[in-house]
Amino acid sequence: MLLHLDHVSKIYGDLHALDDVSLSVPRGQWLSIVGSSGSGKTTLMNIIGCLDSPSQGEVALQGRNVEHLRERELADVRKNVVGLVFQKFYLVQHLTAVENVMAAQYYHSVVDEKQAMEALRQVGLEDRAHHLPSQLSGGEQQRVCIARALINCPEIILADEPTGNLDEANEQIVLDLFKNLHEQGTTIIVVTHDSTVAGQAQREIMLNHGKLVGEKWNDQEARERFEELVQSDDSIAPVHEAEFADPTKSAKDTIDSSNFEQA
Ligand SMILES: Nc1ncnc2c1ncn2[C@@H]1O[C@H](COP(=O)(O)OP(=O)(O)OP(=O)(O)O)[C@@H](O)[C@H]1O
Repeated sequence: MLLHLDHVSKIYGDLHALDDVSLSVPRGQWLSIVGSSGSGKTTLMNIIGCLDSPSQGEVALQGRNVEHLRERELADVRKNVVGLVFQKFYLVQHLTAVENVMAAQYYHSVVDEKQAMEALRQVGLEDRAHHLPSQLSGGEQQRVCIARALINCPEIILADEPTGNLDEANEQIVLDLFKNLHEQGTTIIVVTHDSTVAGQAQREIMLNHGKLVGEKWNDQEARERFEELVQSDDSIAPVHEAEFADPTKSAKDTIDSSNFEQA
């Protein structure tokens, strides 16, 4: 398993932002996380990306318990294992596209313009490399962010509402990029309120009040492979047996327990 969460909770005072979540994600899986506003999606993303730590439970990445990593090893995981993509692009406005990608490299202590240009080529933006963010469309800015996330060839792309600010055409471009990355073996974890985006994943999980309340597989072969893994290793969190029928486009406002059916 690339990622394993074992009974993870994140507690703020009386509030369980995450409540006893167990989840295993094999290398190369494309997973969507859906749920209403405040259900704990970003909290879960931050814990998976080692930007936050759980109050209870354990997180293992690449088989290593994150809690036992030293600060330097943890920084290394953040740098090399995970690439982050956000709804708000967080581009530096006075730097060009290629400089924004290189700024991410600087954080990784390597600055190589050729590599940055290659990442921009991968997202189809080499001809916009010397434009400022203000000279790029929203879709192009998000593609710069994906190039920035790709710069260290991460094992996991973690994306929080990556298409939230995009029109349908640009949403499709971003989804096609994720599809290519997935075909190359990258693990993709996407938080989204959009059923079209969620439905591209092999597997969707739903959070409600911090609990994992539903699971849906769009790729039955992937589900079978996963279930074989579960049978061979009882430490793997099995498929959650509550399936949800229809995560709606406006799930933010409408998802509640009535969206669920027992499988
Ligand atoms: N630092 C914090 N201190 C206290 N409560 C917090 C903190 N961070 C998050 N929460 C609470 O935890 C719950 C889950 O928040 P989270 O941001 O994970 O939800 P979300 O599903 O990502 O929501 P949205 O879809 O609106 O972005 C919310 O009730 C939120 O108010």
